[in-house]
Amino acid sequence: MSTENNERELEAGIVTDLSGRMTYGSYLSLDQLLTAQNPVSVPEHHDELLFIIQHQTTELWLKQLLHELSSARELLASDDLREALKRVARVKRIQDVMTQQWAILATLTPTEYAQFRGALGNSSGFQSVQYRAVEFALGNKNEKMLSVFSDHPANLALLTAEWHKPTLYDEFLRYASRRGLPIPAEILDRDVRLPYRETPELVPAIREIYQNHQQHWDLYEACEDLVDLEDNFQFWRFRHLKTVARTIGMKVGTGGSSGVGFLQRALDLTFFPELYTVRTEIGG
Ligand code: HEM
Ligand SMILES: N[C@@H](CC(=O)c1ccccc1NC=O)C(=O)O
Repeated sequence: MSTENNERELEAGIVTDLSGRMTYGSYLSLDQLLTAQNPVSVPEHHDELLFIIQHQTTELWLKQLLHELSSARELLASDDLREALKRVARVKRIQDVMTQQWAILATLTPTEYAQFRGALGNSSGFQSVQYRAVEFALGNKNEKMLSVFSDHPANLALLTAEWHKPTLYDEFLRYASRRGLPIPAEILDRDVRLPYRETPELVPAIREIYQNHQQHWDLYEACEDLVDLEDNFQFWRFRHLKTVARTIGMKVGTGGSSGVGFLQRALDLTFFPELYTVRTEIGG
């Protein structure tokens, strides 16, 4: 039922004198957050704010992903699979939003982007330390990536620390071993600074989980959650690649790469190879 003057009365209990109190803005540090968008195009291009906010919102979600993935690894290390999978469930929802938001940047046409791309210099998402830390946490370790951050000690320290940590898959397979699954020693003792490489000797243990899933239901569920997580990561990479193709075509990237071709090769990478290999064998 609409009101006569189409105005909502403020209830008597609503706090309006907030002097000296924590407010929405102070709790969320909005003064810092909402003044952190600094376009470099001159004159400022209308679409550069979108370009900045698209990246900054992605970086905030990447921060949350790292928070959840770190917790999931610690929970697995302490044999708490259920709570670890709750963290992974949240990671999957965040990934969905990160991938869906590419639709917003798809409103940036190549003509519009070309009008401010030149102002970006050599800056590139390739220099996203949080994205790289998430890739490391999931298993795509690459020592050569550390050099990208040599001019930023805090970022170098963050990524170097992540480089030395067991990945989510390392912690899951160590947990599965403690549950009695035949996880090869070469995996349990691997140098976690190296990219995770497919180990055929692991497939029988994964096949055991899938073929006797009633006996290993929670591990079976965990494997499917990890496959969801990897699929989602690839969906994000693919939407990024399609956005690149529609905005710069086959141009060389500002970060110096060949562009689309370089990004395409990331789609050939896998975090949890044996979870996919086993599918070829299931059902004979
Ligand atoms: C107009 C939109 C975009 C274009 C044209 C674009 C283009 C590129 C290109 C060409 C690369 C390869 C490195 C280089 O030479 O620069 C790259 C890498 C990357 N970009 Fe973007 N990008 C766009 C939007 C975004 C957004 C919104 C994000 C969100 C954070 C992002 C994150 C990344 C990341 C993480 C990499 C490294 C990927 C990898 O190592 O495989 N990009 N981008
Ligand atoms: N590499 C992009 C430039 C770009 O998209 C970008 C520039 C600054 C900050 C983040 C970016 N996003 C991905 O690389 C390009 O070649 O156009």
